[in-house]
Amino acid sequence: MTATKGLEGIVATTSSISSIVDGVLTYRGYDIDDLAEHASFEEVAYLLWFGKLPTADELKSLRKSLSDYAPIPSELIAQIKLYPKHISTMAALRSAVSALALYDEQADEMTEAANENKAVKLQAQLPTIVAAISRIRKGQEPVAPKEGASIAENFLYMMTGEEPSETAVKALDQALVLHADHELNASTFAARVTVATLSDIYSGVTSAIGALKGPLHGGANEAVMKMLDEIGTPDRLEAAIQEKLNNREKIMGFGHRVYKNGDPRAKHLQKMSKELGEMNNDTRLYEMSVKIEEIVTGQKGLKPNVDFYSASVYTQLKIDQELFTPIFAISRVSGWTAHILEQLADNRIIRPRAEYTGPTDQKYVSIDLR
Ligand SMILES: CC(=O)SCCNC(=O)CCNC(=O)[C@H](O)C(C)(C)COP(=O)(O)OP(=O)(O)OC[C@H]1O[C@@H](n2cnc3c(N)ncnc32)[C@H](O)[C@@H]1OP(=O)(O)O
Ligand SMILES: O=C([O-])CC(=O)C(=O)O
Repeated sequence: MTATKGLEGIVATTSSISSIVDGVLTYRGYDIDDLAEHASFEEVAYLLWFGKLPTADELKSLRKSLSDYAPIPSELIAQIKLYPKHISTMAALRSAVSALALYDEQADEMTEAANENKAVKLQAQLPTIVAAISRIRKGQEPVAPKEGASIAENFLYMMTGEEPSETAVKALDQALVLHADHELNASTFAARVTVATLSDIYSGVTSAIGALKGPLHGGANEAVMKMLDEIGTPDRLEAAIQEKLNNREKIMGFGHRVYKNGDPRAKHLQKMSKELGEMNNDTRLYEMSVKIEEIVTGQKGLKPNVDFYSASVYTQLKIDQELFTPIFAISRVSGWTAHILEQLADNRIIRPRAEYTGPTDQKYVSIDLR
């Protein structure tokens, strides 16, 4: 038995949800470029769960279910108010999603229909939870979801209590489409491992949120913004990045386990970042990001991943840094739950082996002789 560090290159399951072949990402066979251009996030969620694009009636019915399920239990809001203020929003989200299961009588029901229903519920309720966490941390009351609004519109509305602009809704919707699924990434793998024990879907999503939180995965988008803030002004950029590279520090938002020649989602986020900057008459963040890309790609050959330009996109949409990774979760929960449904449809417990590297032939020594 020989272990492969980080399971690089190991094919651990079959899946018909998304694929990455020669740098091209597809959801259920549809190129991400095509979906980013034309599909709404709700259509994409339907596609991931049910394997086909919805008809107009199917989409209408999904939108209604998402809207009906969007309110969260008042007991959960009361709990969130008790969370300490110093914890990260991802820690709060992880706890809140785990607690959400306590208020769902269907939580442990393992039929396919019950799990599909819970997938829709989780998708509907994650945005409400994230917006509530954000407002409560600022000492504000949560805003109830707006009936009939899309996930993107509703999230922006619940975050501020104000009607978002059409531009902001469109940009966030496209970002959600781009983040929805990504084959066997770390958080999706965590979700599949959890439910493969026949544990429930809430446990699977809670595991996934825990995995997404780390800065090597979804947490990188927040780390990118921290780096841009630390650098502050374009005149300091070159020296600051060079220093990081000289110190062999990782530049957040660059590199990827699977893409070695560039992430196909980054160009969409880069374009969005540029357009939002031009619209706001302030392209500073976009220009700084482009300059960082020039330096890092030039010197290390590393390309930006999905997290890099999303940082400047979200900031230009006036979204707080601490919500960047939770927004990733709002999108990726569609993929996580699609993978959970796929795992459960043909389940086998996931239990690989470890190559033992510790001492052998040890003899027990009584405590007084150690
Ligand atoms: C949604 C997502 O999860 S996308 C990824 C988000 N994460 C980040 O942006 C964090 C920064 N990036 C990274 O840490 C890595 O590139 C990962 C975690 C994405 C991929 O990790 P791995 O596949 O294990 O790549 P690995 O760490 O082996 O990198 C190969 C080499 O490139 C270097 N490298 C990789 N990423 C970076 C980076 N962002 N900055 C500087 N150097 C890097 C490594 O140090 C390593 O160099 P070495 O061979 O001299 O030791
Ligand atoms: O696939 C990965 O390793 C990371 C990820 O989730 C993504 O890029 O969207």
